[in-house]
Amino acid sequence: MTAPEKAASESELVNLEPLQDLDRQLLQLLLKRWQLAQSCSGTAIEWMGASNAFFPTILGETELPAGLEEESIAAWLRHTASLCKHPDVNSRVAYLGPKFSYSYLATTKFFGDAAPLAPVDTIEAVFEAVACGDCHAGVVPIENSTDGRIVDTLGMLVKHRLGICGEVLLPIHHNLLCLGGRETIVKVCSKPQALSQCRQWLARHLPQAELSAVASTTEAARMASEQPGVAAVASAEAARQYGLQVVDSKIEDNRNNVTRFAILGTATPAPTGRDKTTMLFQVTHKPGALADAMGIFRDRDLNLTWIESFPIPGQKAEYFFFVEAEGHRDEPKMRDAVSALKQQSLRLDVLGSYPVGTIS
Ligand SMILES: O=C(O)C(=O)C[C@]1(C(=O)O)C=C[C@@H](O)C=C1
Repeated sequence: MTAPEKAASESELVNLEPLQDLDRQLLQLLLKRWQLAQSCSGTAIEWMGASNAFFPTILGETELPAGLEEESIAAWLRHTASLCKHPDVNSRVAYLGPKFSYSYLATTKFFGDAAPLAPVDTIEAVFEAVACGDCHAGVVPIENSTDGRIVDTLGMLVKHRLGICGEVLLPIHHNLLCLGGRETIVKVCSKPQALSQCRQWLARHLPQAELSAVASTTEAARMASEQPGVAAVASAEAARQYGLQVVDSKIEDNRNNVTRFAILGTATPAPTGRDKTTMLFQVTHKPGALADAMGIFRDRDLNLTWIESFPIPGQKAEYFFFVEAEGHRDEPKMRDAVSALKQQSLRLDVLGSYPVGTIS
């Protein structure tokens, strides 16, 4: 090393000191946050739900310099929050795996990447893991902006009567992944919802390829990594995990493709001022019954954000209805609406009230 080079590297080291001081302060702040967390009650779902609802507020108060992405800062805040909760071995979160599925990405978006996770093979298995107490929470896709409802999830909500205590909105950008180039592809595997969200693109660019439905997008990536000629529609993270080439990116037909995931569990999040309530009900099969039920929300000025019908198994032309409305079940207007709906329903499950999810 020449003398000027040595001097330059020494002065760089001297300049590191203020940064190292800041790192020390950050560590002290982290320990302080961790200590506070140890003395607070509440479950991981309540914690992370309330923190996630608060992050956009503090991000909105702070002007970030160019080059510092809001999403990266939000991820850093989530990671800090997930580090600072009780290290409870029973507090695993079940999701549709393997790792790097969109459900995994949604799970870490809600719980941070320090949460203990339990990947399972099907949406039904997520419900079962929570219902039997093996996991304290589960994450399942509930609807997609291109394709609508996720039928497996709605069927399980009808069957299991598990609560919803949070939601995550995840923008979905699909990729075509395989070992070789596009010309080698004879078969494209993915979860049916993912294939459907790219159906126009696939028809245009790979009209000859066979489309094959598998349990999850990451399962498709795993298969593509073992068989030349087989491609997967999956996340960019799955491509890295399985050593696959991203042949084409952003192949979803709708550029605003967003999937909404529900957080399943028994937590009861407190009102935050920006909440919604999800309900499942069945009314008598007679003219005007559904209109009367909807009138309950109109009369109380409660804004509906989702309505979906689901055929009742074994009963011809009879339906369950899922409804979401802005507001928390502990607020007088919503409490009043729930009690009015109960009087008009053959079955009413209030699945939960929780903070409204945000895209960022
Ligand atoms: O297969 C995955 O990666 C999933 O997490 C499931 C799922 C879904 O069923 O909707 C989630 C998000 C996308 O919409 C596509 C697939």
